[in-house]
Amino acid sequence: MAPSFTVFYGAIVTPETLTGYKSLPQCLLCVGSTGNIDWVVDDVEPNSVEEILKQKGCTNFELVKLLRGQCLIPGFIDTHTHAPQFPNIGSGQQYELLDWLEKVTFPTESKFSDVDYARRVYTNSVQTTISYGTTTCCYYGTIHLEGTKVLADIAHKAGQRAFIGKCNMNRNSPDNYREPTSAHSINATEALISYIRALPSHTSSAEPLVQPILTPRFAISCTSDLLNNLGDLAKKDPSLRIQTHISENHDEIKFTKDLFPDAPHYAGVYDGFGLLKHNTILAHGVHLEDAEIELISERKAGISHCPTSNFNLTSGVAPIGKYLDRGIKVGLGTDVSGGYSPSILNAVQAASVAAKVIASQSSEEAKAKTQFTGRKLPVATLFYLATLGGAEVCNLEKNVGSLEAGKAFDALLVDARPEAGNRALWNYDLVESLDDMLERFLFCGDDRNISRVYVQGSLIGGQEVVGGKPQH
Ligand SMILES: Nc1nc2[nH]cnc2c(=O)[nH]1
Ligand SMILES: [Zn+2]
Repeated sequence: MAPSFTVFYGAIVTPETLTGYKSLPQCLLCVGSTGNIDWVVDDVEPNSVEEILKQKGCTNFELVKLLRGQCLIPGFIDTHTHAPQFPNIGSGQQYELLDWLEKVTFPTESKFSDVDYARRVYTNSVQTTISYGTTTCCYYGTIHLEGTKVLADIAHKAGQRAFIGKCNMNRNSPDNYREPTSAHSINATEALISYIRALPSHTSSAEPLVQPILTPRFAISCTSDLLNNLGDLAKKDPSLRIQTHISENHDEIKFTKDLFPDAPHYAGVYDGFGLLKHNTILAHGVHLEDAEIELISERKAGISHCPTSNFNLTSGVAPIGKYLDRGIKVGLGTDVSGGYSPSILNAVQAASVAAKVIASQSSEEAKAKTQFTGRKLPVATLFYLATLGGAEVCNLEKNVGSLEAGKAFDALLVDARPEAGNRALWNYDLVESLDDMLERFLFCGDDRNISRVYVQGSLIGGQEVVGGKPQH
């Protein structure tokens, strides 16, 4: 008989607040057949494991014992990436945003009218994000309905938790990569929503693993009529999340203001169409004005911080500390291929550097008055942004983002041992604490250190799966 429970015994590190996480070296964590975490017991000596399992009435189970140098953490949440841009990773870095879109990105995305091409690329995109430990991913597709359905199918089949959006764009892009009318764009969006919602639900997850998301590319790509219709869709179905870009680059901001002269600012454009809400994910927010920050905070929208992209496209450095001090939800995004890495670990490292750049330019006097503004981001905060912060941005924090009883088991089995093959972490044996291990994994780890990737209790990837390397 197949086991009804999977019980993990070993080290667990899980975020609690923006400034603190729990590191539990000897923990028992039980995942039930629904894929949710049934219970967690901390501080369990090896000779008490059997007794606790008996007390819990756990008889038919598989026991996974973690080794020294291994730990469980929640899966990473990528709050912003572009699945069709994976073929461009690492190219076109000489451009800034608007030229990069015109010369590199739109020509590549226009190829996704070919469904076979879409299938080849998207299979790789999804497998790549999973191998880097992304258990929840907010994907942009292209303008093409059929190709975007394929992206949803692939994420669904892979078992990843994902939001899939078909780009809405009916102006300011080439003729062969623009939707002819706003009616056409809305009809295709509605068709995608119906298609995704009809995918078979294969878990007892509180929400389906794969969900549609409204995706106006950015204000520049959409006429007022299209934004208005998207606002109506969002109003009709308040559960629909929305993803878009905001305030990434100075030329983009100026163009947006020229196109929408009556809006008070960039955020005001989205707000005016009912698209700035508690379930809106705003990528970038590098150059937001104070009035926009207040409005975003009031509307409870979230920011996807994409520092690798912001450095790579010379967009600037987003003042994330300021947003955190205003109580705005913040998660991390890879923004492939504005960002050249599909790894949230890389986003963590770039977020740390971005905050250090800001800190190096802030006076001690200014820093003394704030918790985050103008300061470096501690490891606990970086860990939070990569996990629970991302869950908040996706409005999924009740289900995922930390390893607690009642939540889905979306988790990574991290292997920081030399056997994982990452020489940057080779000397783990010299390091004493789980805190050191977390910090070194966040800064020096990569996909070789991600041994298993679980979503809703199912093993969907990681080195043990793709590399065939059993590591314990
Ligand atoms: N980084 C980035 N910014 C955008 N703004 C509008 N489209 C895009 C895109 O594809 N990538
Ligand atoms: Zn983007």
